[in-house]
Amino acid sequence: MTSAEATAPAATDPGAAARRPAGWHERAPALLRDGYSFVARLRGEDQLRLAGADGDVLRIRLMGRTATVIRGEDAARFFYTEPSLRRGNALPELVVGSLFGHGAVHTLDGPAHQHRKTLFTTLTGAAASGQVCSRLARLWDERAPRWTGELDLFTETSRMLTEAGTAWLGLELAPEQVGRRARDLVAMVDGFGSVGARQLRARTARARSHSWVAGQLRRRRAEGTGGDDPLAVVASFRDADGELLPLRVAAVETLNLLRPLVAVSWLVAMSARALESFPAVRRGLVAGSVDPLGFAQEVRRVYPFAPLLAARPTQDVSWQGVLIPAGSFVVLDLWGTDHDPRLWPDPDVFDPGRFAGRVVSPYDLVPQGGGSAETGHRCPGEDLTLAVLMTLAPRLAASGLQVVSPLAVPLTRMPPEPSLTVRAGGSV
Ligand code: HEM
Repeated sequence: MTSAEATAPAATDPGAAARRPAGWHERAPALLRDGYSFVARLRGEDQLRLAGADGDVLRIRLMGRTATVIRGEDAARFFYTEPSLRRGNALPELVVGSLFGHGAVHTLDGPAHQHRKTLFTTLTGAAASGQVCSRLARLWDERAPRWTGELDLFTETSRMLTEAGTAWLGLELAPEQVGRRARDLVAMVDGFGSVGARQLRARTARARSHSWVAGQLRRRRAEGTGGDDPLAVVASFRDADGELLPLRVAAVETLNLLRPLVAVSWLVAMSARALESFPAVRRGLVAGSVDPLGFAQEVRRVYPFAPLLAARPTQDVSWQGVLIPAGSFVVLDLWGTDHDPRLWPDPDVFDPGRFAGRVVSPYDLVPQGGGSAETGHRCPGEDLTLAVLMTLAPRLAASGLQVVSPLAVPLTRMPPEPSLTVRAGGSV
């Protein structure tokens, strides 16, 4: 028996069920059912708490293994600095097959990850934010004034981000194709927390998007990879072994630039909800007394999107005196850390002002991961995400759009329902 199974009873032992610690059963179905409420509900089960007065360290069984669920700033520091933690074998196929794609940077470790990551950190700098946001602003300023009656803000935003994103990357996209490409990019994200129809839709959407992008990469390579746009950079990128990325992986990574950019539509829809729920914040954004950066940070912190991250240690490690066996899961509760009352007083209150004068640490605000984007797995698209939100927040605030859909976001759907009906023509 490996130490990873040390706390789990042997499956063939008929007396095992009786000796199982209370609460020791597979929790993956509960994760899919409870979504963002999953860890908070576990915290309510006293027998799962191993350390920390607030249930910061929980021990459960997940995907057939022992899993230690941790939250908070120190937990995030541990997750991103403990050298024996690996990602490659910790990601469920449900997420890799729909969201990231096989061979993606998310699934790499060590020098291979470090090298591949440079592709993303070099492509997502200030120039990318400038290019994407100036096109996005132009599209919004052309279209939003013409909106009448009810419309789906999420769908409109996902189309604009698809147009701005493909133009930035150098992907060709005919205007009549924008809607269907945007739908597929959204579907790939919408399936990650489902084992049913949404997961199937995500995989079909991935297959279609993959062939579209792979076709363009193939042409670029055949033409000699001229140009310096991101598509040319991905087409000619050589992995740590000095070889060109296999076409399949180049397509996966191109989609890992475009898909998450389009996913920012979820946060734009959340921004609209926040503005509708807090009219004083809306007025402040219009008047210039609410800082768009504080608003964008608070949207990322308060509203649910990425729930958890998982890694597996190659050797026994310990956290807050708790042994974490080699090969087991360490699960960082992103949602819980962003709502940890020790870091964020009144965590459920939407207050952009809480960021005024606050220096955000690499481990306290983690909606897109923690640590360093250059040397670790932290999201390389944070600045781009913030830039998009800061471009659209003042425009949304000034638009007079009224949210017709319910303002509350059910925490059980992962990710949240994408559509958001708004009515045009209101006054601020
Ligand atoms: C809605 C906005 C976004 C959210 C909530 C988000 C969230 C995340 C999270 C939680 C991670 C995992 C971090 C980790 O494993 O430690 C991640 C990784 C990643 N994100 Fe984002 N992201 C967003 C936008 C973007 C954008 C705009 C891009 C690029 C254009 C991007 C590209 C990536 C890539 C390539 C990774 C893998 C990094 C690695 O494994 O080293 N993301 N993101």
